[in-house]
Parts: sequence; structure tokens; C-alpha cells
Amino acid sequence: MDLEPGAPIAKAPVITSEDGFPHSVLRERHPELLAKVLGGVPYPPEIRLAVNGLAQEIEGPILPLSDTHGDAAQWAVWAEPYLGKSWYEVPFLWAENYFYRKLLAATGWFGPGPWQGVDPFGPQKDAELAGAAVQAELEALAGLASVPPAELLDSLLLGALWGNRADLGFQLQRPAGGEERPADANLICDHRPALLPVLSGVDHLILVTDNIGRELLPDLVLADQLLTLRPDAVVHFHVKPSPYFTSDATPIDVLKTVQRLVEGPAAAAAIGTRLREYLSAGRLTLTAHPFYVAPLTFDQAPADLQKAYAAADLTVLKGDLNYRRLVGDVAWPATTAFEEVTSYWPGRVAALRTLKSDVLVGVDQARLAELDAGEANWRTSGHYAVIQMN
Ligand SMILES: O=P(O)(O)OC[C@H]1O[C@](O)(CO)[C@@H](O)[C@@H]1O
Repeated sequence: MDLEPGAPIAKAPVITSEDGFPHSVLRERHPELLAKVLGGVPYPPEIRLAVNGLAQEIEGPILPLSDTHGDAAQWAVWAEPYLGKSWYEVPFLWAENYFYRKLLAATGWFGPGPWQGVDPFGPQKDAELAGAAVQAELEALAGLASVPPAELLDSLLLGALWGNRADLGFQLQRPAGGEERPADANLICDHRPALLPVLSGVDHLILVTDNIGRELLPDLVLADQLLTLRPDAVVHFHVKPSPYFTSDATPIDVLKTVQRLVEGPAAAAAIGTRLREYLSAGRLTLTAHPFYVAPLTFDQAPADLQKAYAAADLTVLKGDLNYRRLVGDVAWPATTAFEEVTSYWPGRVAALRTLKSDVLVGVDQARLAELDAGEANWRTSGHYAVIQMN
């Protein structure tokens, strides 16, 4: 794979972590996350030492990787401009990515040894999948039978959108679950009138997934609906090749979620059984490309992915981080047109994203003024969302 650092989308100031929300992620969320990893997996002393070392390291200057595994040489190139600087003064997107890469190395993920391939977030992910919130979602699937067919796709799309609030990193600082799906009024840019007709006629869909559990579940239900309605359709789930941003889905997470469906109540089990068949038949496929854990924006995607996006009828990007990578982790005026910023995309792209970071485009001036006059943290609270398509 040829991942050039290149020139990322940067027509607006790049977001760093010196203050505001990104600062709180590095200062509060990352140490909490490290403690949670050590609380979840009974790592031996040398790994605990390495993870605790990372907790200290992120308050000092940026150091080179201390491993030589896999993509380490590529990371040395990406890290070169930032070594010796504070984690807070370099691009936020890059700092977060480097943090997760270092965490994997510290936990022995890359091996060799007994901890190779052990997901440091595994216990948290498993608890989410086995938990009451997922169980409630599985039970609610029985209700799909009574949704009028004309409304079904819309309903599943909204489920996939609001499922994005359920990432485990986000829950470190906010209580989980129990919330109703927000009203359509919380959708501050809504391209559904254009998106739904495209989606209902799609034969070749790429869905770039985000979190496991309450997000992946509705994504899979949406895929099942499309594959069942359209016998010639194929859906490609693009997932992370390694654990990332706590709860992002890897191939094994998709398989576990399908299994959870299979073992669920009748309506869920029927969906899970069909999904297993679609996987076996190659109509639902999994791609775990290294680009998805690189500190890059989508305009820097390698040629093989660009080709795949161009060949698809539609690529749907799930979640906040994919959105930041789509429009660039930069301080756009929020009224900047989505179509303008994503004009580089080699096909048709849609973003389903609840707002969990400051980046935003495509909102009209009047709505923006209203939002700015309301809830202080509206850009990061997860209460608002966008559905955008180009
Ligand atoms: O799971 P999502 O929707 O991509 O959200 C993850 C978000 O959480 C953060 O990592 C903050 O912790 C953001 O940087 C990121 O955009």
C-alpha cells in the first residue's frame, strides 16, 4: 500500500488540542481510557508498565514509536514533523491516531507473544454487545414488521444515524444509553430527500463502519434490508484492520454482532441468519484496509480505495471520525458547502454523523445562529446530527 502523507484538506486552520474539546480528549479522555484498558484486561506487569508509561508520555514531548512492527516505518515518516513537540500543539487528528497506535504497541497487540491479537478494548466491546441496551435494540427489531414499507428505509437510515451516538469513547465522559432517538429537528442538515431514492436503488454500496454494538447493529439491519429487497445488490462493509478509537468495528466484531443477532429474539435471529447467508454468498463483504487506521484524510486515500469508491453506487461514511477525515479536521466556517469540500470524492458519498467534535460544514446561517445561541457544547454533545450527500 502506498500511503503518502501528501497535502491533506487544509483550506482552513488545522485543529490542534491546545484548548477546547480536543484538549479535553487528550487531557482527560485518553488517561481514563488507559485506566479502563488496564482495568479490563489482566495484562502482566511489563504491559501494565508500558501502558502506564504511555499515560506519562502523552504529557511530555512526542517520542518515536518504540516498536518496529508492521506499519512502523510508515509511521516514522508521518511522525517526523511532530517529534519533540507537545501532543497538544500538533494536529488533533494525528495526535489521536498516534495515541491509539502507541497503545496497541504497548499492549502487545502486534506480538510476537501471547498478547498478540488480543483486543485491548475487547472487554468493553463484549460488555456492550452483551448489555441491556443491545438486548433492547434486538427486541425492538420485532417492530420493523409494522413499519409501512414506504417508511422502512427512512427509519433504518435514522437508526443507523443515531446509533452513532453510542461509541464507548464518548461514553467515558457521558452516561450511556437510555436516551430516546432525538427528533428530526436535531438533524441540522438533512439530505434525506436526495439520499433515500439513491439508497433504495443501490446495487453496489460501500458502508464505512464506525462503532460496534448499538451502531453496528442498525448498520447491519440496513444492509440486510437492502440485500433482501434487491437480489442483485452487494454491500461492502469497510472496517478497521485493528482495534481503534475504543469501539470501532474490526472483522471479528462484525462476526460477533451477526452472531448476537442470530442468538437474539425471533426477528433479530431471522436478520442474523440472512446476514450469515449474505456473507457466505459474497453479497455482504468485509474489507479491512490499513488506510482506515492511518492519520490521513479521505482525499489522501490510496488508489485501490479510490477505485472502489468510484465503482460503488454510493459510499456511506458512518460517524464523527470518518466525517473529520472526509471534510478535513479543520475549522471550516460551518456554512461552507458540503458539496464544495467533498468535491474531490471519486463517486457519490454520504455522511451519517452525530456531532461529537467541532468540525462542521453545510449548515445554513440562520440555523447556525440559533444553535450558537443555545446549548454551549452543541457541536460535541452528540445531540445533533447531519445527513449529507454529494
Ligand atoms: O465514533 P465516532 O463517531 O467516530 O466518534 C469518535 C469521536 O470521538 C473522539 O475520538 C473524541 O474522543 C473524536 O475525536 C472522534 O471524532
